[in-house]
Formats: sequence, structure tokens, C-alpha cells
Amino acid sequence: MTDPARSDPARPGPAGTGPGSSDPAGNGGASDGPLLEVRDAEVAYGAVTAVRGISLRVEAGEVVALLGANGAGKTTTLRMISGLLPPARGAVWFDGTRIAGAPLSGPAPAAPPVRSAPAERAGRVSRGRHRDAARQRDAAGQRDVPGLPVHRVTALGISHVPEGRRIFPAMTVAENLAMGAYLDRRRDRAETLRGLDRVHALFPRLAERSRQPAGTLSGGEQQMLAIGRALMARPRLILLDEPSLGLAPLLVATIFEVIREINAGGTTVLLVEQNAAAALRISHRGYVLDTGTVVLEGGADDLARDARVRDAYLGGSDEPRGAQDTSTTNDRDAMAP
Ligand SMILES: Nc1ncnc2c1ncn2[C@@H]1O[C@H](COP(=O)(O)OP(=O)(O)OP(=O)(O)O)[C@@H](O)[C@H]1O
Repeated sequence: MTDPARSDPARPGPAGTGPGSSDPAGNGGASDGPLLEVRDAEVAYGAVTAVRGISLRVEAGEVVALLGANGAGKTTTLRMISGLLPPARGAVWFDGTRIAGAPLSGPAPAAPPVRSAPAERAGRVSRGRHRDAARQRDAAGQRDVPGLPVHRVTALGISHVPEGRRIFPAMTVAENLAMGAYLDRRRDRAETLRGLDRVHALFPRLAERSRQPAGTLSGGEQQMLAIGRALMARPRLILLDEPSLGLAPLLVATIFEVIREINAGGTTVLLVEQNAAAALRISHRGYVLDTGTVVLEGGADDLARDARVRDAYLGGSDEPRGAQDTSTTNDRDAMAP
């Protein structure tokens, strides 16, 4: 059986770069191409095609914004990258490793897998809700791999903070954070504690509320916890889906400042946001999606100046980038319960 987590010589790179990562599970960044590359990806929910041939890339060290109106396909794109949804077409590459989809040079991906696959009958793939996405098979020597399951994508270095936070409400704050470190088999206890210290430094309120059931936290605190939990896995790339949604303006400013700090600490960020102005202020580049396709891409400054972006997403604001930050990192200490 072919392991999709292995390097693939057919890896597409922007300049036809080398064979990809020699260290797919490590933190070494062995690929000389983008950290993340999505090529011509299509994702459908049954008859509804939500993503129609999207291509994007994220270089190591960047913050990249994914903008667009409701229903544009932003969440679906993140869910595909993190392994929750398999692409029906196209592929996703992470540091030289194909994590979803078929090789571009190979045969077109087959239809979504059926449960009677030989590999699954033989018990060689994980069971549960991600079973179909995880399934792989060889057919006449050709690969047909919908995608790695979420836990393997996480182990490779991608953490996803979904819209709506999805914390474990009955568990304490400390237990939620411990769950984030669970999949990182490379670390020992000392490293876990150092990771916890880093999260507590970013979010002092989480340290204060360590023993509190997570379900009793305020909305802002739950968002902090969701991000903190994702950071406990030591991701190289963090996917943030609407981190400012439903938060009071002061907390929104705090969240964006924290994202900037996370990036300054070396973590690459792919950020989905309705708050396009704030997202572009902390981003290096951005993509604008509309009905499942990329309609605009470019540097964050250029996008913020673009008349189409300003009319559609920035309310025609003339405010220059960087002029609207009113928060300090101390704001997070003042989060209202
Ligand atoms: N589980 C689902 N079943 C069927 N259709 C879905 C499902 N989830 C999303 N869609 C559809 O896919 C399209 C893209 O949705 P998606 O959530 O990715 O958009 P989005 O850009 O993230 O929008 P929003 O900001 O409103 O979350 C929409 O038309 C949506 O109705």
C-alpha cells in the first residue's frame, strides 16, 4: 500500500522545485517550495460544489488572509486542508508532502470511496468519522488517495481552529490544552510544559482559569482557549477560521494582536476572516474567494487599496493599513467574563 505521507517526486512546485520534503513528520522545513500549496482543488457536499478549482500557496513565515462573502468557500477550503473533507479534484501539499488529492500528473481522482475498500476490510486504516477521507488504495499501480485523516495532518504540523471554537466544554481549561498536545508524540513532558508556558504568556487569562470548566468561559476566553489548544500541538501552520466572530471590538483587536505575535514566534498563519480590514492589516498576502473560486489575490497592501475589495469588504474605507490598531497586548488581561 502506498503511503500518501511520503514525499512524491511528482510534487508540483512554483518553479518545478525538487522532490519535496525528506522529513515529512519533522519540523525541519525540508521542502524548498511553499509550506502549503493547494492546486486546482474542488470540494463538494453531495450535489453542492463549494470549492471550484481553487489554487493557493502559503510560504513559511507568512500570514495569508482568505477573504470573501458568506458562502464563498473559505471554511470548506480550511476543512479540506486539515483533512476533514477530501477534495474531489486537485491536491493539497504541505512542505513537500501530498496530504490530500491525487498527483496532478497522475490519473484523475476517483469518486469518493466506498466502505468496502480492501484496505478498510483488512483493518489497515483508521475507523470512525474520518475513515473515508483516510482510505487509500492502489489501483493498477496508480495512486488514488482522497487524503490523510485529520490526526495525521495534525501530526505533520497543521492545526485547525474551526469556526465556533469547538472546545470541550465539560473539561477544564488545563485539560483542553492538554488535549492539544496529545498528538505531538515528539515532545516530552518538559517540552509540553514549555508549550503551556508559551500559551499562558499569550493568554494570561487561561492560566488564571486553568481549573475552570471550559464551557463556563466567556466567548473571548473560549476563542483564546481554542487557539491555545491548537498551539499546544506545536503547529508550523495554523488555520484560523473567523477568530474574531462574535467578539466585542476590544477583544477583536486583542485577537489580531495575538495572531501577529503567534506569527512573530515562527508559526505560519492562514486566516479566514469576515473582518477584511483587520485581517489585511496583519497579513502579508491575501486571496479573495467568490462562489468557490479565487477572484483576486495579491499583497495585503495592494488588496487593501483595491477598489473591488474596498467596495465589497472594507466599506469603502480610506483608512490606511496600520492606522487602526488601538489595542495593546495587555488588552487580553482585561477580557470581560
Ligand atoms: N455541510 C454542508 N452541506 C451542504 N452544503 C454546504 C455544507 N457546508 C457548506 N455548504 C455550502 O458550501 C458553500 C461554501 O460554504 P463555506 O462554509 O465554505 O463558505 P464560507 O466562505 O466559509 O462562508 P461563511 O463565512 O458563511 O462561513 C455554501 O454555499 C454553503 O451553503
